[in-house]
Amino acid sequence: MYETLTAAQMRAIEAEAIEAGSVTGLTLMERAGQGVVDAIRARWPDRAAAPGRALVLAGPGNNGGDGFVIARLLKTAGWQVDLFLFGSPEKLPPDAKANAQRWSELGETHDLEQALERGLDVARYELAIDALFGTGLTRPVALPLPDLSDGPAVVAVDIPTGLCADSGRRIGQGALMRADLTVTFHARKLGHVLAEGPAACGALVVHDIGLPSGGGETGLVTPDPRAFQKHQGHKYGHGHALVLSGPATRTGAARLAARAALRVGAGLVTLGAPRDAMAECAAQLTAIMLRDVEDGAALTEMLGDDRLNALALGPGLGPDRARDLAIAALEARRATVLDADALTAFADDPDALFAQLHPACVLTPHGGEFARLFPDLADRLSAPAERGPAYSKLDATREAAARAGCTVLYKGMDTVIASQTGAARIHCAAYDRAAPWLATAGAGDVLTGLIAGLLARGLFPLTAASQAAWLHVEAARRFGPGLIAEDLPETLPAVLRAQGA
Ligand SMILES: NC(=O)C1=CN([C@@H]2O[C@H](COP(=O)(O)OP(=O)(O)OC[C@H]3O[C@@H](n4cnc5c(N)ncnc54)[C@H](O)[C@@H]3O)[C@@H](O)[C@H]2O)[C@@H](O)CC1
Ligand SMILES: Nc1ncnc2c1ncn2[C@@H]1O[C@H](COP(=O)(O)OP(=O)(O)O)[C@@H](O)[C@H]1O
Ligand SMILES: [K+]
Repeated sequence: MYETLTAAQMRAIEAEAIEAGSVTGLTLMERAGQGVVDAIRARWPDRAAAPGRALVLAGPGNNGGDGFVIARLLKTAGWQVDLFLFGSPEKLPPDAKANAQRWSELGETHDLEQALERGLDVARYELAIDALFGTGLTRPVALPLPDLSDGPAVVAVDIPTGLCADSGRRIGQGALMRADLTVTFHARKLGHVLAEGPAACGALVVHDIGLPSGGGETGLVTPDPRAFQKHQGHKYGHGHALVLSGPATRTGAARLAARAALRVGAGLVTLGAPRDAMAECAAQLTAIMLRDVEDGAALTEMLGDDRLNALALGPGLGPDRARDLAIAALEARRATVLDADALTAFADDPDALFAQLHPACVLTPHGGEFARLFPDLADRLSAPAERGPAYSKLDATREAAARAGCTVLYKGMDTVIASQTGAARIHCAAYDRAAPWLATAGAGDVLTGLIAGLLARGLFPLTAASQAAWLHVEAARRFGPGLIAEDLPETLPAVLRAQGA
């Protein structure tokens, strides 16, 4: 698992290393600048082989200091470099000032605000370096920055200026520099993987500047093959998942979930459908078993069989039946995934749901469902972020999980999974994990089934939800363009095989 860091954690790691005497701030700045120049060369070898004109925008802090290093290294490599500083050279912090002095032996330092007033002609540059603000950004960027979208290749140093490093949200209505390439140092920051981060960063390179690892708290989900490898044993040794279906003509969502649960290795999967849907389901199912489950009372009776060890309900149920079934399911204290209508059914009284939830539950809301159950948290998340560090999707999911008393998986390109104890993971479907084809009807139902299947197999809720999120995106990526929800369970065998399951 890769760790992601907050800005404060990154500062603490740096300060500790400097205090311990293992490295100086100046050395770290040099390594950072060198890393950016190396990444530019790797990404655009043709431009690097025939250097043209580069624009360096440097800010008043250490991000600007990196900019002065980059300006020097680019100039030495043959680029014609124009450097514009926001703020005064005298006020730069010590390491940045030292690098400004080294740069002054090679080129001029122009005033950025004056240049913007006069009009900065960005069309003359092949390359632009955004070294205005990094992890120190706390306020909106009050600068009329030029639009670089049609001009030079834009490289953000550490994080695009204007983006909050702890939330991936734009600070206020200030400028946001969109980059083609972002080079960050030591580890990803939360802002690279949440909210607007991935879209603003372009491609992301993490450059090692020789700091010791550790100190992070929120991991990015990586596959753990031990979680899905199947050991010898009887089918009941791998659990029995029950997925509840909606009425006739609304059974597809539950069938998708059930198939995913079976494919991910649950020993048995049963679909519980109301009487009017039995014929429709029977015509569509083979390995998945079918039982008549009309209402909550019928479910309670069925759950007398304690071999049924994981439940999934919500997709396609309709709110009234979902509420009735959810109450019965939660009383049975099984591992339970609640999704879709089983969440919406409690929109008028979320506390009634929270009172019944227990630590073996997983809620899987998308943005709309999250806002119905946690309206105050959703409001905080959608209100403009005036200051950094801004309230993040990670903060909101953690609060939601604590309130619900169970694991919450808040869906999206930036899926956040948190448990009631505060443990959290992020699955970012961007960069080398991009899966835009997953935004397709029924994909969420498949995720519900994957989680239920892994719960049936005995995984803890946080692990089941995290690994399911990874498998879901991996299946989408492996299938590729044209993906529809039905393809996800069918692609799972290849994904599992590739993981040595
Ligand atoms: N932490 C580390 O280990 C390293 C940090 N380095 C660089 O240092 C950067 C962090 O440097 P700083 O902490 O100096 O922060 P920044 O350079 O991001 O910001 C400088 C200062 O500007 C002020 N400020 C914040 N928002 C503003 C706004 N909207 N308008 C005007 N002023 C504003 C703040 O006082 C802030 O400290 C990193 O992003 C990275 O680029 C690198 O040199 C390598 C090592
Ligand atoms: N752009 C995207 N990249 C990666 N995953 C996505 C993207 N958009 C949606 N998803 C994922 O697809 C699933 C959609 O679920 P949901 O919104 O419940 O839709 P449905 O109810 O139609 O199945 C979620 O797991 C979500 O995280
Ligand atoms: K920057």
